[in-house]
Amino acid sequence: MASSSIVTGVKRSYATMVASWDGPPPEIRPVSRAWSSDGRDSASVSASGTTSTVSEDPGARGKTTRECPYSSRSAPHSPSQSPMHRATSQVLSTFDADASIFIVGIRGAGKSTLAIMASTAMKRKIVDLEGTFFEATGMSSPTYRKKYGITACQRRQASLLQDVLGKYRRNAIVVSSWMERSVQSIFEDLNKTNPIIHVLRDPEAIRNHLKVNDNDKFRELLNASSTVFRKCARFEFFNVSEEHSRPGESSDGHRTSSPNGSPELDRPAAPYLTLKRAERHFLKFLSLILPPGTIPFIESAFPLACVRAEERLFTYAISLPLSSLLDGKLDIQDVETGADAIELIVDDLTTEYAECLRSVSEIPPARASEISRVVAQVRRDTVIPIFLHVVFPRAALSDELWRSLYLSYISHVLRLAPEYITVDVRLDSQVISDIVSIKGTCKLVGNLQVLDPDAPPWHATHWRSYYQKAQEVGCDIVRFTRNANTVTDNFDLQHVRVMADSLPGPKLPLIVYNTGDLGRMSACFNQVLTSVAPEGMQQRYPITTTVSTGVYPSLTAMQATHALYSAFYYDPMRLYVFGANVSYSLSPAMHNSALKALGIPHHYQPHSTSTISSLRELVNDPHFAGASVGLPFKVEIISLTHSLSRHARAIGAVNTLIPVRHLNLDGSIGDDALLFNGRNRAGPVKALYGENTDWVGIRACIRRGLSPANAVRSTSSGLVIGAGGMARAAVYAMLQLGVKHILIFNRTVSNAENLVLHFERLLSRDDLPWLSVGSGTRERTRFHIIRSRDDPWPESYKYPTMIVSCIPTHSIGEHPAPEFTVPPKWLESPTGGVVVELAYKTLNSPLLDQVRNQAHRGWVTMDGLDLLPEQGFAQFELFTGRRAPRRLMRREVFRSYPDDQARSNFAQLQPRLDRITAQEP
Ligand SMILES: O=C1C[C@@](O)(C(=O)O)C[C@@H](O)[C@@H]1O
Repeated sequence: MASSSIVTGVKRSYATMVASWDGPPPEIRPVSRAWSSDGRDSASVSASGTTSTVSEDPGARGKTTRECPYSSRSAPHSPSQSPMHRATSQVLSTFDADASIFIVGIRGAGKSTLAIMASTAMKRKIVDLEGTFFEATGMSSPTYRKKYGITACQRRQASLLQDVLGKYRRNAIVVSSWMERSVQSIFEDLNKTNPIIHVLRDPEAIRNHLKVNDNDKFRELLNASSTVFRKCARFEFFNVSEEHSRPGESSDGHRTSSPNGSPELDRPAAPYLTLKRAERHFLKFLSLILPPGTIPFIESAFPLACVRAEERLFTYAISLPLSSLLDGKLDIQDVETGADAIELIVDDLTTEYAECLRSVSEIPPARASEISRVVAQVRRDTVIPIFLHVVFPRAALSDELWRSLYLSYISHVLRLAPEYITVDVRLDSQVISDIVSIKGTCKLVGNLQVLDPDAPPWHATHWRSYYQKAQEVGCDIVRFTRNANTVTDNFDLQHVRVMADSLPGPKLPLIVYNTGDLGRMSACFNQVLTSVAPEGMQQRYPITTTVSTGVYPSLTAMQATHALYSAFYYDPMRLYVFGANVSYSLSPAMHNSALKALGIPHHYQPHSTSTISSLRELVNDPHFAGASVGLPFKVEIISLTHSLSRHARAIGAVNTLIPVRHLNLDGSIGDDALLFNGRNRAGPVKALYGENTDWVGIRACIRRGLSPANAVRSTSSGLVIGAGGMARAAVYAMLQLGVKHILIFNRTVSNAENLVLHFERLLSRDDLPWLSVGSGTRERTRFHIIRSRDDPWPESYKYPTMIVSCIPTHSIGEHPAPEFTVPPKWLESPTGGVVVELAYKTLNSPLLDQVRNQAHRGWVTMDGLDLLPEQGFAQFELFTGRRAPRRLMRREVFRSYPDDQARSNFAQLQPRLDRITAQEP
């Protein structure tokens, strides 16, 4: 690799650098003046929690142009190690799966609630340090401090913490609000082996908890505590406060029943749902910092999510400047259509905000907290990966202080466990390697964005050198962008692709395109994680840096997708819902609206038929892109498939057919990535692949309706009504939730027996460990068939907290609607539960009516309008290789649902839609 041509402290103008584009890449080393020589932050905290603040080195940056709200609380400039060096000297890149998790932070941040969530999910003991202190001394630590003095109190705390560490370094969740120095140094050491998470919360919630009235004092306290806890903790989790509901409103401020609300369409909001969102957010965070598989239930069931965005073709990152999200008003689910990642552009160092930073050398604590909040709000609302891009300030090419500020931002955002993060490849190799060593599962994108009109041409060897450098230092992905000066720049970048292909060493996914309006052509054909503007929302970008400067994208995902079809890269295709009577199906409306929103010109239509043989004529069409399979063909259709997913095989039923156009050399069907990357192109179909997404939808509905009181335990029971293909999917969904006691009720008992036999056989095999969550535990899965409604409830089973009814609710041909309700004793669970009825032709079925009347006892209903989109998301992703626009598909199902007079009921259904805030992982 080329050696450094810029040494620390030597100023070199950008113009002189670009004049030598064909030389070796300049390397830039950081010099941090943020920490003192002992590696400590010099903002110190007194026992009362106030900071002794620091002064700025006025000579370092010249004049301060305006007052910055943060400057008086920043750290002084004192030459020392780089932030990265300091961070890496503390930690390992991974932890043992059983390492105890330490949750630290100011009182009132919600640590104990988060600890309960983690302990329930991970089956771990909670150890509260303050509780331990009380047990040992008979008083709280503040009382002890008053009585025996600060030093004695600190000594006692440190020795208690050492005792706790002696016992609970593994398999526990430890909670602490202690900020004292003696404790800090123990935590700093602990960072090497255990995840320590600093929990923050919005200031108002903390102020209410602490009851502090003095504004300045409170701000000082917050900044001081963040500074201390950031020193102790490697990670940071912002615990987003959920808004409190007023009577008549759901947690998100919507009315809980519509003006003319009919109970069967609307349903009251369950108060615990907001807590569940917080729980999912925290568990998701934990899953990103712990070894894979440590958090049960968080692994995605969506086939697309199993293939990372950089391994698929034509993936997009919706770019949002952090500044546009600070007000917390943007609903991410409104802008995520077409996105495979959310790129948060931290542009502090390049906008007018940078003025504020002239007087500091590291990220101001309050700004760091704001960034943590924004990232948390995005993560709470979407499951799409977060891609954090700190814009590299041009000044950092020649100014050490800007570099250390940039690195301080990088160091902070790494704490938030983003899925992707960029780092400028012009930095010193050692610095980038240091980042690599602490990034954990985060993918590091070696970034080089050149906006200057004199940027090196794509054939310059410069790009090659930086690509090689990214390979050598351990980046996972490379991103090169430069403004287009002419249209031909769009073609010239092929040089970079050819160069990257020809080099030895790891083949890094390459993001390369021209920016600015003239560069849109190459952006359309960039294959991986192209940055795109949110649809109709370019006005969110700061006006001063207009669209064509290239900092922000000037292309939307929909425009890029249109381009692929207009240029004949992809072909318009045909999709179907295939069943005995699918004329009433809402799937066409749901899928077509999603296709349109993404700019995909495919068409999805119903195909009612009495026999599966008519499928052949659909498959013989070179434009066949797949089919949803409805009743009654879900089992029979397997005979026409060539390969099944592991889920479809275990369930023994298929509801999704995918054409395979490319086989492996040995005639077998390729892996997921190959399947996805073969979408959207016409041609002869060589094989059919069968998947089952019904179970994904059923699992989502159960999870959504299940209160924390009914969280699945080893004694929880689930009841399935029916024994057909859908009932099998329901049993499978329960197994995937960890339910160990499953009861079946079906009119024809022999069919129930066959179903049980099928699953018992599968569970007895030891080569299918994924079949049941927690299958490694001693608890064996038990099945029970209820032969008659009049039978007493079996003694060794608890009353069910989840019931899934898979029988039709309307007449089919000669057969009248079954008018099914459950015997009241089946609803005896003291904590209520959730009933999912899969049909959606009628929403006022006798069973749903019966259960709605039990709402006061904790019973929640879910119906086919909940299920259809949940099973459709995975289907859409399999058909198109693109992420399903979830909210839009749900809305279309509600919008298209006809009432008895075939009119839309959307106004009445809207509140139900608004209340669905969480996304399945
Ligand atoms: O069972 C159903 C319903 C459905 O067939 C429909 O008619 O919309 C679509 C299928 O994907 C799903 O499994």
